[in-house]
Amino acid sequence: MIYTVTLNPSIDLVVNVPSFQLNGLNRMQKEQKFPGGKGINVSRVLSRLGAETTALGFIGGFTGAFIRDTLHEEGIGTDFIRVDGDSRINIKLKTEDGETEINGQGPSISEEQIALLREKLNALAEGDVLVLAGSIPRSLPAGLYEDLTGILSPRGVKVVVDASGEALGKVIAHRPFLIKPNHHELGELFGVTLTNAMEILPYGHQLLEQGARHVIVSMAGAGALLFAEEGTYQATVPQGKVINSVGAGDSLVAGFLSTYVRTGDLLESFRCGIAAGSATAFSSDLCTKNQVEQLLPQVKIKPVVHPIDLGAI
Ligand SMILES: Nc1ncnc2c1ncn2[C@@H]1O[C@H](COP(=O)(O)OP(=O)(O)OP(=O)(O)O)[C@@H](O)[C@H]1O
Ligand SMILES: O=P(O)(O)OC[C@@]1(O)O[C@H](CO)[C@@H](O)[C@@H]1O
Repeated sequence: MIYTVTLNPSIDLVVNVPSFQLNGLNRMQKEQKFPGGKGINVSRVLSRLGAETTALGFIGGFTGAFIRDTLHEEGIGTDFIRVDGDSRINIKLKTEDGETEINGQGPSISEEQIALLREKLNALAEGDVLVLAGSIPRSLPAGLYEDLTGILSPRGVKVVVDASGEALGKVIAHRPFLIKPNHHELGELFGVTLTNAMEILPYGHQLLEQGARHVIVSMAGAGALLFAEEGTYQATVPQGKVINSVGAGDSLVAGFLSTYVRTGDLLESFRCGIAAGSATAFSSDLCTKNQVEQLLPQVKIKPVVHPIDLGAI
């Protein structure tokens, strides 16, 4: 079973205001609500791709009820812990100039509620996959992902972490199965600015040396790199019109895992991850299975044995 944890779920309110006027009255041309938060997005895509998943985390209020009910309507199992406040609403503003995000803080979570989550996760065993994705809210200990990875990874649980900054940096020594920083997040980890695949190479290798078992560094429309014990690989991404890239990174994680749990084939998993990320970027909600299958042939993967193998991206 693939479990996802979203500490701070959201309703993602995606609004289209083509010519946005700062300080003026703007009317939405289109508005859509989706259950959001990184782990929840991973669960939604896993389910669409036919993988079994259960979504965990903290939800509260009418917004939490919307998140839970929508997941149930999609046939996704949940085991959320109820909290007192309302789950947050995150605004995703689409204008003619691009995409702007305004994320809420979310409700506070008590020590008892954290203990309940730990208790649920304590039941995971070898063969399970645990996805820890998204920011850690201020009311929770900053080292929570590190703690959980340190406990569950040695038990044979494949722990996947999609986070940034300290939350990501501290898990690496605990042998996470997969981490997926984008090139900005990778640069932030090492205090450098990374702009191309050549510059990314040494840092990807360092993450493997520090303990990560698989690292995918995504660069939005400019391709992605996979670092693993088996080797380093570069993928091209399909070309298309970006409609809503929210959740593209989460879809990459879900696409990778859905193939990996079925086949154990690393490169096919990487290919499916990239196709799923792009299929999401090219649609208003997260990707569907059909969209992913259509993009799969466009993803080209090649080994990188020497930096000279890297294509221009
Ligand atoms: N402009 C694009 N064109 C094609 N594919 C894209 C584009 N942007 C994102 N993708 C797809 O989504 C994947 C993840 O994108 P990205 O590198 O932006 O991750 P991320 O920063 O974690 O995403 P997000 O935070 O938006 O979920 C890419 O590897 C690619 O497959
Ligand atoms: O505030 P966080 O936890 O860092 O990110 C939350 C979020 O922006 O990430 C998802 C997309 O990846 C959205 O569904 C959600 O609104």
